[in-house]
Amino acid sequence: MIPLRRLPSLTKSVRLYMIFGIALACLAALASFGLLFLSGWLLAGAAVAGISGVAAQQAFNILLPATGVRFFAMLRILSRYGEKLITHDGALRVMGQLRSWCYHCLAPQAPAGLHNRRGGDLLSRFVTDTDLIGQHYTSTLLPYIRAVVCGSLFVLIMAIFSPQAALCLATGLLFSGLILPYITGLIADRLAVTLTTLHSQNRTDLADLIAATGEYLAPAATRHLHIQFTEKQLKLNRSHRLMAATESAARGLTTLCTTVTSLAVLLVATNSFHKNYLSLPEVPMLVLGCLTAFDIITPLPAARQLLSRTKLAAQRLYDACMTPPLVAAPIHPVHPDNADFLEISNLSFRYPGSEQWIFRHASLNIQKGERVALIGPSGTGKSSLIQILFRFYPFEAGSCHLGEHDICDMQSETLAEKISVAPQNFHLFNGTVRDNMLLASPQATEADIMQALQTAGLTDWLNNTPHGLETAVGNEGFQISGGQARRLCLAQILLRKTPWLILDEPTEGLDAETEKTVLTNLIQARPDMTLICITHRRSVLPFMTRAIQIRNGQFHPAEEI
Ligand SMILES: Nc1ncnc2c1ncn2[C@@H]1O[C@H](COP(=O)(O)OP(=O)(O)OP(=O)(O)O)[C@@H](O)[C@H]1O
Repeated sequence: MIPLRRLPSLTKSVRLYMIFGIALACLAALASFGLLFLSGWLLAGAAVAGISGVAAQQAFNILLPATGVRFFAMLRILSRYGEKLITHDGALRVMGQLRSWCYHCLAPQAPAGLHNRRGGDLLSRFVTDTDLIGQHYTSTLLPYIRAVVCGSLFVLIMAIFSPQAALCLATGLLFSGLILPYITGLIADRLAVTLTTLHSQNRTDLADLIAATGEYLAPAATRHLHIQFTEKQLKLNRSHRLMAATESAARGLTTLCTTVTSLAVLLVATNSFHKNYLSLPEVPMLVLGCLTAFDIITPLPAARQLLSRTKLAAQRLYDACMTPPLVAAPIHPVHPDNADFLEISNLSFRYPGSEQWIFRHASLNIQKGERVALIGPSGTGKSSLIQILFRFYPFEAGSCHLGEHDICDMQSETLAEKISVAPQNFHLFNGTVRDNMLLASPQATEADIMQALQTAGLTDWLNNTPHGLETAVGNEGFQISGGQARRLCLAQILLRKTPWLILDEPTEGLDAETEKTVLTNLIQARPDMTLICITHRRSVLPFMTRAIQIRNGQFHPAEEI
């Protein structure tokens, strides 16, 4: 329950809005009650006057109650319209605020803190769970508050005419408004866990299945995943059916309770009429009022069911969002003007939860303008250095300075202004070449883009495509070749014009000639850059000023160059 209690503090700005929506919902319910209450009296009163002779007909004032009926009818329409408008808008605002809060909590965790979470699961929390919590006001709180406020008022109004009828109504409302939702809630609490877990699992599996289908999976493996997915879907359907059956049963029992209570009110009112405590038109008035009063109770079992799922959704969202980032942001961040050197001293690092040291008392100095190849067997920690430099993971000992300042005192945004990285596993968005370039540098001009693409050796290819910069690259660059995608990633970071570049296997997948062209272009276009090039390819080394090998967790000058 604790995470759901945080909701009001997260949605302060829409609180007044939601209170107004709830007030309108109460007003609509009261208008409905007033409409039927008065209509019952008016119809019965008119009928009695009609059969009681001319004098009674002339004495009967139809104008005032008819105006009242019209007033309540108009009020009901307007307040219902206002309620729907305000509460739905409010729910959307709550969802928006929640998603924005989620993003602000999750972003600092990326990428290291999110590695262990599957994409589909995160998406499920980010979309379905926030949707459910966003509906909390409209689908759970609103029906309950309306039931309490309007239910009490209905009973009080009834009590003015007949305390016994009010007692019948109060008993019926309490039974169907408290006991039935309580029972549905007990069942829903259990089913909600199964439903939410299965929903999330299915979404995650589906995301993985879609991402992995096609060229990666053998048909047999796809079939196996498909069978697993179908089985889980069937299980999910069973839980859904059970949930729907519980809600239908509760609705049916509410209707039964409405009928029984109305009959009881009819009996009590008739009895009061015989004893001259009530006039004849007041009998149908009370019965119709009783029938309308139950309108506010009917949504409660469903609201209680939803509450079970919302509580779980809030817990899941809270768990994902409140995980602290592996590296805390600096308290007093610095913004260095220069980044003339990189000084790594006595660095010791291992991944959280791992016993294996990636770096152990490692030291390295790189001066501005150098082009350094970082080499070493697979798994020695070359790519890990990027993770450390960008403060994705904390190191256990040593220091890392960029210019005069410790990188621990810099925000990742500041680091990104000085260093650009073309990672080994890069990402391209499903858009055009231009879209992807502009994502790297939104202010870039057409000339800048063309220059960066030319340096990356992509101009010939683009000139020969019918759409040039508007060529679609597909999801993850699926519609272009691996080498083109890698060079597009290189062009992206060239566009950012940072003084330091780190390229992780920049020429992987390129033929020897293209590799040479790209590296020559790069050095000509950016003679002043400081370059760290992680590579397994010897052909890259002649373009570097020195090579460093990572061995036994330390940096060693390499003889290869
Ligand atoms: N997120 C992680 N959590 C735990 N261990 C990791 C993580 N990432 C990498 N490792 C481990 O750290 C070691 C170094 O990995 P790294 O990717 O830095 O190697 P590399 O030298 O770049 O390899 P390659 O040349 O194959 O790209 C490997 O043993 C790897 O299993």
